[in-house]
Amino acid sequence: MKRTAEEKREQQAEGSPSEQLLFGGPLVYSARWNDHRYAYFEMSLWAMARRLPRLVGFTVRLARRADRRALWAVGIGESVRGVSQAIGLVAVNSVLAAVLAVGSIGHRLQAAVPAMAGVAVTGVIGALANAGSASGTGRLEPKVERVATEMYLAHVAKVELAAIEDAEFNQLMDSAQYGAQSARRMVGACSGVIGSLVSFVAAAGVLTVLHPVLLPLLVLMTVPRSWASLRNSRERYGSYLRWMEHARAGRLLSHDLMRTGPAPEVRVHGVGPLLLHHFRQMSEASEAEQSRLAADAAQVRLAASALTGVAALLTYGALGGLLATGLMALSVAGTAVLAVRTGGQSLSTLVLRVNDLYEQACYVHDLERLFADAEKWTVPEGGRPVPDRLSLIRFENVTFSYPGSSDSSDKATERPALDGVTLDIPVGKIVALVGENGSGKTTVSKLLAGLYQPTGGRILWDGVDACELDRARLWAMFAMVGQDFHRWPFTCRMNVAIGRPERPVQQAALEEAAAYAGADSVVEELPRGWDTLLNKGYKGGHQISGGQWQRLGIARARYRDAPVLIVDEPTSALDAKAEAEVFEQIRRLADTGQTVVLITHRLASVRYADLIHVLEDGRLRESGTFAELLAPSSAGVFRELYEMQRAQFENPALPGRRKPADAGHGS
Ligand SMILES: Nc1ncnc2c1ncn2[C@@H]1O[C@H](COP(=O)(O)OP(=O)(O)OP(=O)(O)O)[C@@H](O)[C@H]1O
Repeated sequence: MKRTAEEKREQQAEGSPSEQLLFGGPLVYSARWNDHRYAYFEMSLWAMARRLPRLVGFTVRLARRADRRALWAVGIGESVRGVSQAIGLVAVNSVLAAVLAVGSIGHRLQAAVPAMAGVAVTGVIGALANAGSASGTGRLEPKVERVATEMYLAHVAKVELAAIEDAEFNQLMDSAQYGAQSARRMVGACSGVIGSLVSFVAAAGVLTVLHPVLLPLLVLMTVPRSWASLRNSRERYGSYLRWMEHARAGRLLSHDLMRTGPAPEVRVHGVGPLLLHHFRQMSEASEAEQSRLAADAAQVRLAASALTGVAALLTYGALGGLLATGLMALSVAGTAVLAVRTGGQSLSTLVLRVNDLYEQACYVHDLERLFADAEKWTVPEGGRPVPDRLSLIRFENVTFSYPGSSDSSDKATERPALDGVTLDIPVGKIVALVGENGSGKTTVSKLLAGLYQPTGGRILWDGVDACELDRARLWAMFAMVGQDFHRWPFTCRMNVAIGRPERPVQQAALEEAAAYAGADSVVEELPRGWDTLLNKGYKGGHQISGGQWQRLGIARARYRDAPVLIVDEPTSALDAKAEAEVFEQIRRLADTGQTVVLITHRLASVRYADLIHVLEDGRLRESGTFAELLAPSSAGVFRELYEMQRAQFENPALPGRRKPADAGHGS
């Protein structure tokens, strides 16, 4: 079977050494090429021509939403411009007929005056219409881009967390980003299409009246160029799709060189030259693709120019023939030449504009696809209310695998993150989740908070399956301080107040939350107090330590003041004194009736928990109070882990000389 050019190219793309080393393989689309090949072949000229009206409709709807009056201005302006051009052409014909008629020059000029006035008036009207359309387009374009971007962001903000972690959805988000800019460009392209279409129809009408053979010849002249530019656009878009992942990775390298986070390591470990080297290597790979595209496009354009030359020869030959045989008068031939030129120009502009539309429509299509896919991933609205006077949340035989985990090639090592977990979270109590790294503690907390849905089993809220509950109301029940809670690049005040984004900032509540988390001293030390910008890269931006951030994170969760507080390693970056204070505060929360789900590796800190669940490899190993799990009769995991931690404090290494083996290669 004959291989397509795409398949050959795919096989050639083994990936640069940089891709192999940094990303584990080629980033040019290959693994998922089959999905995209369909999309690519769908882009045949015919398929695209069929899709074009829908995409134009999509852009017009965006434009109507953005600025209805400007849209009308563009539509009317372009139509008037085209019509005035047509009338102008007819008037030119009349001028030529009058001037080339028999009679004295004075008489002939006099007879041509009304037509000349017509040419002038249509010229002025055309210019005014053009100005109106240009100003409308100028107003419309940024608004369309803003509306499209807003819709894009609104759709993305509504999807499940699983979608944000899904590789396919991520690629779609990436490519659809350009859709908003393309929708903006489509406005200009659409107005250009209307204008050139109207003026082409006008010129074509005049030509058909002059002689029916001229119109097909004019069309013939523009066919090769149309084909060439549409084909080149299609190639460009195909290449863009294939290289998107590669370009994204290249941007990642350059961003890591600029961001403040990796900056110390970039310098001390000398990572800069390494990143630069790989950035160059990856850029060279994409430059090679750009050169291939350019060479290919040049060849196609050359062939198109040759064919256009042949068609022009045919057109003017036919015109000469008509003149020579006396089938066409000289004045008519003059208008015909003008009409061929005007019509040819309009048709070329039309083709260019349609081509623009076509190319931009490819990206707008991605935006449309994102809207459709986002709808499928959207967090459902509505559902049952959270039960009043809740007393128990129960995980019943819950199994969970992270989305995309089943793509793993190593099926043998694949295991669900949670496997048949049954545990209780009594409301108003402190429940601790403990276990080794990767045992599933954070996963339990994320399922509890409704960020993911179980793959098997149920989470029951006083007997009601959580998947039937209204997710917005369920989320309102939680405050979370995750291990990787977000450090918002805003002021200190906003970093805490963002815990309750729906209500106006309440300073007294902020102060209380800060005092609770021990963050009041952090705020006091900041140069502008609550108003200090916590974003080092900006003017007045300030950097605080990891432990200080952690206190702000806890303050944020406190400020949220929700019935269930989930704290995942809340004290990992805190000093010993602050750690003791935070655990004491958490303990006191239980007295106020708040439910606390505490995830920690500091086993001594869970002594005040009402219930401790011990997880291992995604399974629940044991549950009980601190005393129960440490009872001499218990030979469980908790007791074992606790003994190990205790031993570290009871048998600390004595200060003194290190053993020779530890002392390195020194003298
Ligand atoms: N977003 C994710 N996508 C895919 N797999 C994940 C994701 N988050 C965690 N996992 C996997 O799920 C398993 C359980 O992870 P989890 O974060 O729940 O463990 P943990 O007990 O909280 O660990 P730690 O003590 O290190 O925080 C691990 O094998 C981990 O690799």
